[in-house]
Amino acid sequence: MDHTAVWDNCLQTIRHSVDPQSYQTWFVPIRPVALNSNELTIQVPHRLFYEFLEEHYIDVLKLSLQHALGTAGRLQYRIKTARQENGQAPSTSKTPRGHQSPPPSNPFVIPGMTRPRIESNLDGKYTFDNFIEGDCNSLARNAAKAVADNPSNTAFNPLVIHGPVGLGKTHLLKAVGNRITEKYPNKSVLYVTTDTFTSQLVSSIGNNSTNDLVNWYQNVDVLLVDDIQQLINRKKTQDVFFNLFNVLRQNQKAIVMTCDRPIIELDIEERLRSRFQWGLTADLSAPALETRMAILASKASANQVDMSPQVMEFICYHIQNNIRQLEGVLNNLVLHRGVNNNKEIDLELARQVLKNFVTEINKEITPEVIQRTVAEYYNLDVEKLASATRRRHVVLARQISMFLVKQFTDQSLKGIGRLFGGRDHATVIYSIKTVKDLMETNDDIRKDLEDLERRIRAGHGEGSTTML
Ligand SMILES: Nc1ncnc2c1ncn2[C@@H]1O[C@H](COP(=O)(O)OP(=O)(O)OP(=O)(O)O)[C@@H](O)[C@H]1O
Repeated sequence: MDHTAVWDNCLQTIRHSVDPQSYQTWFVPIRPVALNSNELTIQVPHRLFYEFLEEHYIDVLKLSLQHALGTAGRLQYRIKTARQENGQAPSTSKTPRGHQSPPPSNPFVIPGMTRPRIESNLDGKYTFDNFIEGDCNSLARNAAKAVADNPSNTAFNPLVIHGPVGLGKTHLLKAVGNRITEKYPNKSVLYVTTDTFTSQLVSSIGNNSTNDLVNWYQNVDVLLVDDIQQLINRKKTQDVFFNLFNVLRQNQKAIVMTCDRPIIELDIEERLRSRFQWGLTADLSAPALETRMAILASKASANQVDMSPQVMEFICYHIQNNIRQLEGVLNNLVLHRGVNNNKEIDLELARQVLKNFVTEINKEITPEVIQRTVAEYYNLDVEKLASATRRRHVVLARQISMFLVKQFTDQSLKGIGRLFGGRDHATVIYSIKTVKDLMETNDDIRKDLEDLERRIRAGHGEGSTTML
């Protein structure tokens, strides 16, 4: 077997062990490059990529290698060099930075001219300190911090942070800028939205000063561009941005951008899209309940608002996908509290405010509520619970869900079987018994069940009680 066949073999194991999105993000970009007896060398796009694999997927990698090469199998990483990223011939030996030929000088900068002062458009509000880290954002946060700590020598250029609405893209982008202005006061940092850039371009075209605009932008050391999805259908903005991007990058100026979708789905000119992929693309996904609670707690404390953990859990249970909404709920609570003579923020008030944010507030504990809570707890798609898969952690989550549905609702055994992909009532009885046995013998499972029961009750707005 050669390196490609071995890696293909590994991928087969990996594909069955991780979810499709993680597979796409973390394993598809890897290239096998060599096989030396039992040692497989794989090439990863960045150092951070390698660190992330080591932190999150080391067990999966080990297992896949064992399947492919036996227990003596070993893995070596190689990190893709900038030359390879630029489509040039790969170099196997590492060239120290100082030995590389200097970047071409900027043809637009006139020697001896003083650099104009650039206002950053930042207000110091968004920082790394007030950005709460969780699994959902740790790659993006760490990459952003790495750029902020060393903007002139970053391996991630550009860094693109993408993700759905209200999950902290702008916060991180501005945190990069704020940290750089604090740490490197001589660097000129500019935060701009793509819309603003387009407006500036349109007016520069109107008064024949597009060159001046582009020249001015070239004085920036760190360019932070928000919402690059707004480049779509703006051909002229794409052209000008393409040139600016190339000059800045050639001159080792850091570029950080945000986007509401993965770059691969960004409908812009191919030459621009491929350049955006030269650096690191890091995504933000919806935070888990614990992270949402930590964010809410931090925002509440910044606003000097007191809230019991029970109220916080109730709010975070209902607001799942958008931190801006979580802030909206908090602001509304503060407002209501003021109107009601500083009344305590209790579940009733939270319920009243939440009605303006979500269409459905749990009034009763339904099987769907239980399935959703268990799926989120074990980080699974809820559909998996009713699927045919026999993967161990899914089977356990399914059995626990069945147990909890029996516990909290008046569903019959047959009804429960139907809710979980048409399983028969003997399977339901077996599942419930398995969970009962595990609760007696396995402390972790017992704790999981206590957590889950508390979450289900909190989502419903009840106080927490301990099971059994
Ligand atoms: N992990 C976090 N820790 C603390 N605050 C957060 C976190 N994630 C998001 N926020 C807060 O949520 C709010 C919305 O974040 P932000 O504006 O950065 O979202 P966005 O992803 O840029 O959204 P949009 O796509 O709408 O522009 C901000 O006030 C931000 O401070």
